[in-house]
Amino acid sequence: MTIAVQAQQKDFFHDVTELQPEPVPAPTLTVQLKPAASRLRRMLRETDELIICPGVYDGLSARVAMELGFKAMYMTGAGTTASRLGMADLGLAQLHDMKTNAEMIANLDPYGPPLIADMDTGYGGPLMVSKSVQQYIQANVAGFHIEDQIQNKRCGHLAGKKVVGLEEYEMRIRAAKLTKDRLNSDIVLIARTDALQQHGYDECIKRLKAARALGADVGLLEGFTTKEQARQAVKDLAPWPLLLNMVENGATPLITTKEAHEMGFRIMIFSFASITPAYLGIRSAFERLKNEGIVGIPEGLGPRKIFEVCGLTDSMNIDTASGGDGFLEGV
Ligand SMILES: C[C@](O)(C(=O)O)[C@H](CC(=O)O)C(=O)O
Repeated sequence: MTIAVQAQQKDFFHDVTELQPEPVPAPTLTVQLKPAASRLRRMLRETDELIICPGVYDGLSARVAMELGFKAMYMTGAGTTASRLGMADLGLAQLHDMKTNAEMIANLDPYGPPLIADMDTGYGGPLMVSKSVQQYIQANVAGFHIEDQIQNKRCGHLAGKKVVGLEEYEMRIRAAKLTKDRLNSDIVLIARTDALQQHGYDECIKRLKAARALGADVGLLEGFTTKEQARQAVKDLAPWPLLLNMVENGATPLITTKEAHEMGFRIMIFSFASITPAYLGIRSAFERLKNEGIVGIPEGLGPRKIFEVCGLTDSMNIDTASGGDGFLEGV
């Protein structure tokens, strides 16, 4: 018996039976796979909503975003560097750190909220950018941003940033675009510029227009210093979709999701939405442990609750449905 598999990849049907010399007899099993990248691309193309992405940095923070039903998530490089390396966002995380974290998060539920991930500078010249894009595609990442900071980069909301020249930036964007096209991937290419501090607003618009001309899907002007600038950038680049990075207490004044939507932004990331609350929560628990000899976790919040957030029921169901007897009596 032959089983024909129809896989819906990107927006088309690729019928692999076309490759067979003879018509394939029934039964036909149709597997519809809509990669996260295609779903994110569709949200951008077919709606005018603001795609709100809480910043996540590990499995648990991603699970919380999923528990609350966010439609997309953002993997922060700052948070990944802090949690995986215990270091500051100073260009210390490399492709392996970023890709490994993104792959785990993006596949907690491959059909869950698409993940946009930080790709910093692309981690080197055109070949490294190409390798990075290929690895993000293989990791089921739906979108990524790549920037024009020098390799010894730093967080976009710190002073003293330096950017590469326009030609080198264009080379990064070109390498990314060529790779996604060569791999026939819908991954959303977000061009970021950090040129505001060093060269001013007009240079940022020039760089983003150059990235757009090379086929970048979305623009990100990092570190707006006023709301007027943010509003103006949307107008200057319309109808190209723009992403807004809201780092509370960073360089940009506070902008709510409602305001960002009114301004016309299409994606909004909150890089520190989980790492700072995690720091506060962990610190206060540790302080209590140090001072009072007990952590003081609220009643009812046992290990099971955390495991449930992390897919306990799904795991038990898989085991039972497979004939396993490990969970017949629960846990
Ligand atoms: C968006 C960002 O790349 C991130 O890693 O989340 C950082 C956030 C930050 O460190 O403030 C950035 O803005 O550079």
